[in-house]
Amino acid sequence: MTILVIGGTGYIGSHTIVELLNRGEECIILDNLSNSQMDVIDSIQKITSRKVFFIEGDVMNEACLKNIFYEHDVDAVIYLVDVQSTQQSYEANLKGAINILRAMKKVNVKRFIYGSTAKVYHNDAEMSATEDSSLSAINPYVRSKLLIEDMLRDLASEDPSWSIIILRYFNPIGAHPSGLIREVPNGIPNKLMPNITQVATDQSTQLNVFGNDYNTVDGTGVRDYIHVCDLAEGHAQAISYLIKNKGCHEFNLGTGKGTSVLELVAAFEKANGIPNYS
Ligand SMILES: O=c1ccn([C@@H]2O[C@H](COP(=O)(O)OP(=O)(O)O[C@H]3O[C@H](CO)[C@@H](O)[C@H](O)[C@H]3O)[C@@H](O)[C@H]2O)c(=O)[nH]1
Repeated sequence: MTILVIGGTGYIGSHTIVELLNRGEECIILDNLSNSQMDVIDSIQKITSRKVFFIEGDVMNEACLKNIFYEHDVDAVIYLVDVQSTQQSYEANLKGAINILRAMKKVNVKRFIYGSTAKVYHNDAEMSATEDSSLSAINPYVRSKLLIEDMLRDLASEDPSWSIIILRYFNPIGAHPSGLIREVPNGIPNKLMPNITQVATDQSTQLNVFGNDYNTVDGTGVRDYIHVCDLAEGHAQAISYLIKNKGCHEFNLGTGKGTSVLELVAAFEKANGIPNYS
């Protein structure tokens, strides 16, 4: 299959492309490099010994999309563009999703995988959420994701020829074993794992632990961390599922196991042979 991965040079995208290429799929990446670097392409090709087509461009660029669909026989689209800044999420996320779906309709490509988030579950219930748990938005970013999910469900029920999968990510961490691709946040990281690695590599002097009185094993926040390579495998399996199933389907990508901030720090120290911080 030929799969267009929009947002493919990012953290989740790059690991997903490696998995897809290793399985023999053809991949085209469209990315505007707003939160990733072009050298990811070389690394992907080194890891897989396969060629990947890269187009630097924005999903809002009609001509660019038209060109891709004209030049390549695209079988499915994986959409990973994700603007998390709350202020801009509505406009960027919704416009981007609408634009790619419109472009796909025009060329009759109707297989779509959407990278959503487990944050769409009620905050307190996130850790035990199943795909049928109730949904709600804690902030405009999550609301933008939920609105796109709703749009996809509507699309599939209006036109049964669509095959759509919504993947709800828990917290991806880790890197490809080659070390050639990994999470490289632009600017100062806000997520826990990049902050830990910055302290470990002396790029930052201390790790701030946010909160110590949550109702958890040690009072610090608990999340379901999933290895990014497992998450990537989830996308490849979603592609297989898309071929056999029409309609819109949601899947959680997590492990079902919670880890607190302090437990994650301790696991990092143990894995890297770092003496205990305390
Ligand atoms: O320097 C840090 C960073 C995080 N945390 C804690 O670590 C846990 C995990 O935080 P984080 O890695 O930011 O994940 P989430 O809070 O689950 O946030 C996820 O979901 C957010 C909303 O979708 C996105 O904005 C983030 O990028 C994404 O990681 C939480 O308890 C945080 O309070 C710290 O203690 N110190």
